[in-house]
Amino acid sequence: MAQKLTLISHKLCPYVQRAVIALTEKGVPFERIDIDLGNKPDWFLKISPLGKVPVLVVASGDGEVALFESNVICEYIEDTQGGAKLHPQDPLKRAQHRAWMEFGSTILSELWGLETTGDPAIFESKRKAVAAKFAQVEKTLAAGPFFAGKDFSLVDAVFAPIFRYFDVFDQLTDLSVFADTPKVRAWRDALAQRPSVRTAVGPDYPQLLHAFLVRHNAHMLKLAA
Ligand SMILES: N[C@@H](CCC(=O)N[C@@H](CS)C(=O)NCC(=O)O)C(=O)O
Repeated sequence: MAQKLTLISHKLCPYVQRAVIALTEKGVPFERIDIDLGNKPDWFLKISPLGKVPVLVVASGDGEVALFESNVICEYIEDTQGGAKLHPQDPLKRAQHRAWMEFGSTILSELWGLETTGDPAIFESKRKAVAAKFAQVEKTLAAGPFFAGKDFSLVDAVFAPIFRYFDVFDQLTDLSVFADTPKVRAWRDALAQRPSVRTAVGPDYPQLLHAFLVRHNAHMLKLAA
């Protein structure tokens, strides 16, 4: 049955971007609607249990279903859409990939407190926590260019926006979270070239992220607004 997919989005959200990458990798048509997270519309609050993006609205002859949680959305896209396979066939490898997708989200959760703190001690402890997580990733990486070798997967879709975020943030602060992880840096650089990643993150991302951080009083920024 024909389906229409609508992704409720915010331009800067790395969780949204992973879903955009999965859809783009598979060549799936979808509509992307950006909302203002500072002034969430009522229709959005009705369909998003946590009031968070992304939400994927799946419309078919049976009506509309709103899916939330970015990794669940990515899995649904993989399960239902054609195009490139974004998970390994082998169940054990697939389970490992899912674990690393979750790990990606734990890296993002370190952003709480890091983005806006004016306290150098908090900044440093969060910075160290992020660097330690990338050091864990470093240990799992093999030949590249992608997480599992030559095939792009959902782990790549999850990490590409994370790298982009920390890379831009790194240019604005003294973050240095990739200093001791050469394999992670090579992976990050390969992902940055990927057309789906460029589409999902957008060329104006550094400016938008900078403006966002300034608006949210990110005290540790090196550059003025
Ligand atoms: N676990 C969620 C996290 C999504 C999330 O934190 N989204 C942020 C934007 S990047 C959001 O919508 N924040 C709005 C709010 O919390 O009010 C997922 O993976 O989808």
